[in-house]
Amino acid sequence: MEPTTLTKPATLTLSGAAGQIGYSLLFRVAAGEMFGPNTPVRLRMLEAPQAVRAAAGVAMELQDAASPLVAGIEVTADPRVAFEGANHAILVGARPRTAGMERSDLLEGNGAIFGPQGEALNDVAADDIRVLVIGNPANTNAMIAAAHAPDVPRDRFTALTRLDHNRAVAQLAARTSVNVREIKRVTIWGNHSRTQYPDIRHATVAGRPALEMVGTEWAEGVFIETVAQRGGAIIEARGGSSVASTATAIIDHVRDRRFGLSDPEDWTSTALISDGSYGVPEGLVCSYPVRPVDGRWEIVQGLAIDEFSRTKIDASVAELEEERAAVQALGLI
Ligand SMILES: NC(=O)c1ccc[n+]([C@@H]2O[C@H](COP(=O)([O-])OP(=O)(O)OC[C@H]3O[C@@H](n4cnc5c(N)ncnc54)[C@H](O)[C@@H]3O)[C@@H](O)[C@H]2O)c1
Ligand SMILES: O=C(O)C[C@H](O)C(=O)O
Repeated sequence: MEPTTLTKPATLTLSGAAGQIGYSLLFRVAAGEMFGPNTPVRLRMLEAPQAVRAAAGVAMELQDAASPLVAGIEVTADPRVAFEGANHAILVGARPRTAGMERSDLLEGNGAIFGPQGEALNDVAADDIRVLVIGNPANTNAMIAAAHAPDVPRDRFTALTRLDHNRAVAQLAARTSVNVREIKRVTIWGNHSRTQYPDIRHATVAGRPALEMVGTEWAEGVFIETVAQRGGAIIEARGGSSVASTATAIIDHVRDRRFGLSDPEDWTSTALISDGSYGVPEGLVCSYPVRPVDGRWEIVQGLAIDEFSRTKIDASVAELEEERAAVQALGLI
């Protein structure tokens, strides 16, 4: 066998590294699932001060996994240390919503996390930094981080809607009794929230138009509700939010951006900073149909948007605008 040639190590900073998603994600990154078998990774584990000890415990376990691809593990509560020279920032740690909490308190709590993290990214991350926000409200947290990182190109900021995308693909595959690989061109539009619009108007199932196969009643009713409320259904069923499927979606997002889609005619979904495409106001972090092009996400242009889709997209965008107005009013952006 040819000896393996390793590439330059990637530096990945994960915030919320002692949390549940972190625990599920880190070992898969260490095993090469995100960057492939030839790219070593330096893991920077960023945590809140009170969870640094727990993160150090996870770091001990990572060491014990003895992965040949791990080129270093560091634990810190200081974003400036964590993001120094980082190529990838995966921002999971966020202020959770607790019972009786006002929306402004939630946004303020998240502003206190994502504002300083954005500043640190701006000042110390590598020139090719890519930021993926998972911590909720993910779209608006990404907007806050981006607002505090004016020197980082706008297209480097994304918020995860790949989990919603994967959920939509799986629901359509189950409904039509095909393998998920037969499902193409599903889109998640808007916010990673219950207002999102999972859209199969352009989707195909084994090459046939999906809408013809499943009918508009299901596509506009049960399908949208099931996908948009899946996060809540999982919280109810397992007593905690999605963890392993979120880690899978994070890996899918980063891997596809780096290595391309398995079918280049297909697309996927991610939330990114709107350039005004499809009538979404500029600057909102909105989920779109996207393809990876030269290591960046490009919005798929030119799709016909019918009246039903327009109404659904506009409703989710209205929620994003409300969130933007709220963080503006709080002086967070
Ligand atoms: N976008 C999505 O598709 C999606 C899916 C699932 C979960 N989520 C969100 O992901 C977030 C985390 O989920 P989890 O299950 O891992 O939660 P968790 O509570 O198990 O872990 C969160 C971790 O973040 C840490 N943290 C808090 N403030 C921090 C800060 N300032 N810097 C660094 N770390 C900090 C906490 O100490 C904790 O260890 C939640 O906001 C959840 O709603 C998003
Ligand atoms: O953490 C949540 O509130 C739900 C999560 O965003 C999900 O989509 O599963």
